[in-house]
Amino acid sequence: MASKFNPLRYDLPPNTRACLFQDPKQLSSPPKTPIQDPKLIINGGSTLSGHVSISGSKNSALPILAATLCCSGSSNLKNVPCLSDTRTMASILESLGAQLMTFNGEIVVNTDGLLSVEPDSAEIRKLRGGFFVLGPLLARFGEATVGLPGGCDIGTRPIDLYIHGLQALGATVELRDGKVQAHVSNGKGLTGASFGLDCPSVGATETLMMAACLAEGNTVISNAAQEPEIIDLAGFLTNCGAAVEGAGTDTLYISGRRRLYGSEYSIMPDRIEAGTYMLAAAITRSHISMSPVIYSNLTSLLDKLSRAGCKILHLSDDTLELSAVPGATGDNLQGFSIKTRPFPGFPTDLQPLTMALLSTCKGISVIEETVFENRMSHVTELQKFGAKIQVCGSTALVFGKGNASPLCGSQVIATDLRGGMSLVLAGLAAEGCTEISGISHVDRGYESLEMKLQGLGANVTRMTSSSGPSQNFGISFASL
Ligand SMILES: CC(=O)N[C@H]1[C@@H](OP(=O)(O)OP(=O)(O)OC[C@H]2O[C@@H](n3ccc(=O)[nH]c3=O)[C@H](O)[C@@H]2O)O[C@H](CO)[C@@H](O)[C@@H]1O
Ligand SMILES: C=C(OP(=O)(O)O)C(=O)O
Repeated sequence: MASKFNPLRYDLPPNTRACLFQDPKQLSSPPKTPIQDPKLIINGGSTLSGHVSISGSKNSALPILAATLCCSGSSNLKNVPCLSDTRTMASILESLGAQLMTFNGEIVVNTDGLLSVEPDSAEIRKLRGGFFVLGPLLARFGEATVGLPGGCDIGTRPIDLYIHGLQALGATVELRDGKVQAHVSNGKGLTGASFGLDCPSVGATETLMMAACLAEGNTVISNAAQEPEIIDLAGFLTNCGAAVEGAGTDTLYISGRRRLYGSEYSIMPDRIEAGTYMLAAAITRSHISMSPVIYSNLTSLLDKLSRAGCKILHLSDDTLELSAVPGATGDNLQGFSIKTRPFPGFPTDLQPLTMALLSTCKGISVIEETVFENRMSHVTELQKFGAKIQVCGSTALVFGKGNASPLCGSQVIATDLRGGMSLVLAGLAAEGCTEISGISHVDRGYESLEMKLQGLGANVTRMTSSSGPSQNFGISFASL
């Protein structure tokens, strides 16, 4: 299929906004050297200071990009983070025939001239969010064939709830040749229905909400996920003419519309990235500020960090300051226990990073992972820094070392996004040099990672095996 702009055909380093959103004309001369999976080199043990800007939310941007498939006309999305995941999502939309353009730093998506209802399976396998196109494609075009999704290897991550929900809306759904094939055979399209989810899956709620927006009649989804990203997606869909009520509660009421119309929308700030920088400040016993943040999306982490001894100040409506400097907090931070839960509980995506922090705090902490059954693979790597952690099933006991016995730099491997980022945090706190390979996992979810860390004073360098230290692509979204 002829493509106006496919960022994945170019080997630009992952951590540059330019790679997704640059003027297509400027992408006509791709670099010659293939980019190898990069490593991060961290000389740790020093404190951070200053201010960090929080990017748009990955987990909002992905379903909202998928939701543009529900809409006639163009959608103008602002604050989309430049990540390998959003680049992959752009490529998925392009593989269907969508037109993606940027204008003044915004991404404009038009899905009117779609040529296919089967996205590129190789791209779908790279992330979880690509699978979310299933609902919009089926609802708007009456059929869709979507390969099984990838994403972090943190559990079995089935898709049964997506399938049952689409069947409840009247679709025929089959799994054939590793692809989900769905169609509506009544000649009219999906039909609204009332059903409940066995567990409040974020992706299933999003997929079914999008599908129900174009179904005939009313849909009620009970036991829906309540994550802030659901509210953000509902905000975009409502702007496009959808009738969605109850987003952020456990029951969604959707009144189907014949058509939705593309609209302008700004993606909310990434709560997981904000939490990550809070934890980076805490593990290095530093004082930093950040914006924009939405406090109500961060309550469970803020409560724990306050109890640990961090001082947290709300500088303004969207600006937060965190101090874990020993003078301000007493000798050290106190460990605490967490149990991951769906929102508003403690987010599973912050579990690995919190584990890194707890390994430096006083006392014994208990971490219970209840959302995914296999989200502990970072433990063996954290142990290489000298962290004292024992795992039994989905529970980890962290024997905090306290400041007196710091972590030591190490050579480690990232095997998933947040687990990989927990190694970055450990590297920032550890005495000496840390080398983290597999950093492409981390690039899925952190925009301008080393630039943001360098801006806070961290000694972090990106290396590729072919070219040594990589170029610092400091191109900002606004400047494009
Ligand atoms: C792209 C994206 O938004 N990813 C997020 C999304 O993932 P994702 O949407 O995949 O996570 P889910 O909320 O679906 O998963 C939660 C639990 O539900 C189970 N389940 C899910 C679907 C299904 O059909 N059957 C089933 O049993 C899963 O195995 C898991 O145990 O929410 C997770 C939970 O907050 C986050 O960690 C991910 O960062
Ligand atoms: C698990 C995550 O992403 P995904 O669902 O795309 O694997 C994450 O963002 O931490």
